[in-house]
Amino acid sequence: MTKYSLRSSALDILLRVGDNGAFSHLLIDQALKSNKIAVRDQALLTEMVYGTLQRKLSLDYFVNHFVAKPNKLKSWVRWLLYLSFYQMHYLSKVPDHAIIHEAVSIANERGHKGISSLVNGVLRSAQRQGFPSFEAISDDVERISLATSHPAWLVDRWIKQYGLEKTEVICQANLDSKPLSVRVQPLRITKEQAIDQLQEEGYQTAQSSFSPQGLIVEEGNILKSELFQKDCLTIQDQSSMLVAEMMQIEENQYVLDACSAPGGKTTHIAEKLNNTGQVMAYDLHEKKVDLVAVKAFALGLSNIETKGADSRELSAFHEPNSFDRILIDAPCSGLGVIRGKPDIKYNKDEADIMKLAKIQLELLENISPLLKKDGKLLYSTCTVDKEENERVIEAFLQAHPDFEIDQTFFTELPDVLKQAPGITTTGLQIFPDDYQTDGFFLTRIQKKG
Ligand SMILES: C[S@@+](CC[C@H](N)C(=O)[O-])C[C@H]1O[C@@H](n2cnc3c(N)ncnc32)[C@H](O)[C@@H]1O
Repeated sequence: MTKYSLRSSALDILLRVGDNGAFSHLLIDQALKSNKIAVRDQALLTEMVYGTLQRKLSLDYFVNHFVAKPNKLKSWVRWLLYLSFYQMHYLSKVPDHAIIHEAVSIANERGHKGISSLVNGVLRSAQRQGFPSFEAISDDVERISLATSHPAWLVDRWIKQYGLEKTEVICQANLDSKPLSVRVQPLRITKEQAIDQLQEEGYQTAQSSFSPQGLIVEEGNILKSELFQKDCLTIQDQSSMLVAEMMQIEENQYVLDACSAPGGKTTHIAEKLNNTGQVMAYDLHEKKVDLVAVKAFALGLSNIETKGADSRELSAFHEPNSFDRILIDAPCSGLGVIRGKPDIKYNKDEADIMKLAKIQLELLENISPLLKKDGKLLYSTCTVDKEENERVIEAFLQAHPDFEIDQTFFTELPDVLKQAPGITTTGLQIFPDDYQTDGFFLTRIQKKG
């Protein structure tokens, strides 16, 4: 495949994500699995698509700077300019003249002479003059928003919640890549055996300090490893692994996972149960719950039962005081996983956050009666927002004085997290910049007495 069609493929994906709201990671997966992209080009395609999406607002700032009438641009031309500016400004792999040549060819192919000369002129101006700096922007919100490509409402919201300095660091961290991590399936292989075998296959790994089952992949495409192909490893972020680790799972417990799909944490809980006891895994969408069953089967776990249901109505199926452990890994705005899913930051707004916070509280309200008297309920989200995290827990505790935060949660945290910047009396907020992991919130509650 030539470079020209590689960029054309990147442009097609960007148009579908940018204009039609498709999910970038699904389209990239599809493109890579279609075998139409040469293996040597796969990493570059991924980098160009993710990078362009990640930097969309900064690239738009450049387009507005170099194009006389930016509002008149057709959508595909705008995305072609974003894609080309991204490579010129943020990638050092391809020389500018090659980027410009390819962009002009694409413009010729898809448009007419006028468009290709506009693309040529704009890109050559940027090459000649250099890109404008963001440092000159005096308003903090606008500067951070444009320099790090986060919507202004979100920057403003984070500044109010976490301060200017922290917000800037979070936004910067969301632009960096983080190391991939995997969870070892301990019923199939010990972590030590996995490390040795991966080393023999040429992979460099380091142990996670969040989970004894976790490995950080420092070098090599782990998806190609024999251990991954044999379902001895599950791809999972370290923050996500911490959730099951903090549930005090012991063999033979009866566990509810109320929002389980696609099953990363359900299967981790089932592994920690050593395939004993039972995990009741629910999710609102029947189709999504099937993913949990498929994952459980692949990992050889037989202690998971899956069902599609609205978990706010589980009292119809389960008696009060039924479960030893409950996980509510709540539906959330996902602002902690922007690094891997850049679309999130452009598709969510403050109204979504308020709607989600309401659902989160309803989940807690309706599920908590199912917890045994001496049971533990872990609440988690993959978001960075007080409204969906601390505020939801505070509102729940205020309305339910028979529940309290389980203080042993804080003492049982892995050493590395005991002094985490995001610890409050309500729980632990992990920020994406703290440990090069996803941003997550976790806390554990129990019945008083
Ligand atoms: C953060 S995701 C769960 C991720 C999952 N725990 C894992 O580790 O793979 C939240 C899930 O909640 C589900 N969900 C949303 N509203 C729900 C409801 N009312 N009842 C049950 N599940 C719900 C969504 O379909 C989504 O799959």
